[in-house]
Amino acid sequence: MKRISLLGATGSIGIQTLEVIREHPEEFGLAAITFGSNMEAGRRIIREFMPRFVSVKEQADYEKLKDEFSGEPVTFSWGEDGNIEAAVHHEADTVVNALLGSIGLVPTLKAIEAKKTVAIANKETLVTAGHLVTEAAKKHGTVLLPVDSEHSAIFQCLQGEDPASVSRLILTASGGSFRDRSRKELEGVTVEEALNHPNWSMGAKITIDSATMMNKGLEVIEAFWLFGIPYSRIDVLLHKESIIHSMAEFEDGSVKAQLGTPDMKVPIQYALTHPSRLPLKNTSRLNLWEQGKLHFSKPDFDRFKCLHFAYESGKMGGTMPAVLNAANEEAVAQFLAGRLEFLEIENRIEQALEAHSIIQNPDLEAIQHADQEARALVRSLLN
Ligand SMILES: NC(=O)C1=CN([C@@H]2O[C@H](COP(=O)(O)OP(=O)(O)OC[C@H]3O[C@@H](n4cnc5c(N)ncnc54)[C@H](OP(=O)(O)O)[C@@H]3O)[C@@H](O)[C@H]2O)C=CC1
Ligand SMILES: CC(=O)[C@@H](O)[C@H](O)COP(=O)(O)O
Ligand SMILES: [Mn+2]
Repeated sequence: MKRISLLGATGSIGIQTLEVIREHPEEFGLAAITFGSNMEAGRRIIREFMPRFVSVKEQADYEKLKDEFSGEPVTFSWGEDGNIEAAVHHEADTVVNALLGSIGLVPTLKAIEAKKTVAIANKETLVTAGHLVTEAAKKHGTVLLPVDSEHSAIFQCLQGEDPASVSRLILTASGGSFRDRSRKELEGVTVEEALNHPNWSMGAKITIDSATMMNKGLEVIEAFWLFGIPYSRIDVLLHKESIIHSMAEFEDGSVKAQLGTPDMKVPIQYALTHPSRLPLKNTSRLNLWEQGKLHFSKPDFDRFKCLHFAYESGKMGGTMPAVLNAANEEAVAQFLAGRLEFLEIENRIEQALEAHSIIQNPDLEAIQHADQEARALVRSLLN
């Protein structure tokens, strides 16, 4: 049985990971969880799975849970340290990182050092410090498995292939909630409209990232680190049905694609069962007769400026992707709080990138400093 530590258990990926665990009780057990402030969902998970370790964001919530579950065989913790404790928990062999944002970086590094297999949904970690994460995984012989649907698709396409024979990666993109609108029509769009993703039901932040196409930009950088392919050979293809989850082209011209209906339980489960597969109930099956047509087009980098910023930041390397990510996290949080216009998100990111003096080959401290500085700048612009 695989014993799982699930960071971010109450979120979109967290909940779907629990569905996978629930479906295969003989294969998977839940050793530890962390979550932020959704206490109702957290309590339900504790009652159902009784994990040995639970950590929450705030100390006050930790005190409450400790009292409520006294007498149960559960240890509680809180804050950043709690995420780290869960990541290295001795009863877990696999860590699913479903945290949101660059707060996932240090727990990921600690899990790798503790030689846990890491199933990573938390793309901001790879964008912020892909070099530290991949170097650590190499050094400690730790397996890093993609959960993000595009990266899982490519990973599945690469099974049994020589990595040196890959000539191109093609990441598909839905185009998000505003894909049919011109830039002019983006003026004054509401949070509610932006949260209306055409194909996927996801957490709020990634849904906004999808609407700006920063999600795809982050995924380009994520692919660079996971698969070691240069940016000049990572393409983005608009595909509004989200049925082809991504593709890999090989040196002989063959292209392999992974397809399926949009359901994150599939890549989550694959990360937990790789290299095998298990049945998965309650997923709708792809019916291409009914589907009839699939659509493809080229993204316009002037329309989707965030995608352009991501490619440029990725190519510059060093601390630039950390700044891109942190400025984006901050600006999206402001948009979600109703404090920033949708089109201002990309302006804030551009300002943060322009203000930053890049540091090459940064250590963790330099990364964290760049992250904090970018956040502070975006906050100050609001004032
Ligand atoms: N959702 C999806 O379909 C996909 C998501 N991803 C990536 O997966 C990651 C998670 O996304 P998603 O599930 O949508 O996000 P959500 O916002 O739905 O979930 C985030 C999770 O992190 C928890 N959390 C937030 N802050 C803390 C903290 N300080 N300590 C502990 N837990 C914390 C939240 O807790 P709480 O809610 O209790 O506050 C919640 O459980 C992101 O990096 C995203 O880009 C990738 C592909 C698809
Ligand atoms: C499910 C998943 O992996 C998301 O990252 C998804 O890809 C978002 O859709 P977009 O293609 O609109 O960014
Ligand atoms: Mn994705």
